[in-house]
Amino acid sequence: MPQSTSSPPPRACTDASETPQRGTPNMSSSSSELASLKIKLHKSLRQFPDFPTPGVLFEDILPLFSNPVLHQAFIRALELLIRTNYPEGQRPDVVVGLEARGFLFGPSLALRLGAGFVPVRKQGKLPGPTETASYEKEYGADFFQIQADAIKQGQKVLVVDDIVATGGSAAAAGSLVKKLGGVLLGYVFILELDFLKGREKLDAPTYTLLSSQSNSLEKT
Ligand SMILES: O=P(O)(O)OC[C@H]1O[C@H](OP(=O)(O)OP(=O)(O)O)[C@H](O)[C@@H]1O
Ligand SMILES: Nc1ncnc2[nH]cnc12
Ligand SMILES: [Mg+2]
Repeated sequence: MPQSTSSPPPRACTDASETPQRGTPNMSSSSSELASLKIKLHKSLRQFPDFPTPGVLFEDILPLFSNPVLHQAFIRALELLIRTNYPEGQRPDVVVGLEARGFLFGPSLALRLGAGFVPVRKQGKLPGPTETASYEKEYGADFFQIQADAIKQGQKVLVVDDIVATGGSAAAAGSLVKKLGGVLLGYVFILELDFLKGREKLDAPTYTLLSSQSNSLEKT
């Protein structure tokens, strides 16, 4: 059988992490890919009234992980969100994820971005020297810790978590990053509870992947 001498057809650049051979990345194809991923992802979310306490409308993001196709789409959407908002050279060296739900996707996202992953954990879970910050959230108060050597002076850091409600948890994590000498690039969340105005507590650019509650349970 004679071998074909013609070169293979050019491969479509379907991954924003691939650098096109000429010119700049195709931003409009990234944004249309992101828009269609968001629609698919949003449909999978669920809400539970009065959990964990009366008056709270609980946003359940766990279905994003129960199906591998959806999970893949979710991580891809986060990657696109970050690549479109942070140009090359200004991308994170470290992704910081918040215990517990920020651990579900922080490490996968860090790998996609070629960044390290560092956990912020609830008090008493991390060995060795730690820094601590107290915080209040939508339904309680707690302490967060980070290992004192987890971030090097000047490293660029992105804080990720599932939800920003009052912003207490994320603001505490941001303060820990800065205490260690990290440069806080911003915050990325899946959902934001607009009516709690959490982003006002955050002193770095804040991005949310999907739209969510703009009213409390009592008002809906
Ligand atoms: O903006 P805030 O008012 O601080 O609330 C948001 C935080 O609350 C939840 O964490 P929680 O510690 O309740 O649960 P988890 O351990 O399941 O992440 C959520 O995962 C966010 O981390
Ligand atoms: N309404 C909510 N749903 C899920 N997680 C939350 N964390 C804080 N508020 C929340
Ligand atoms: Mg949490």
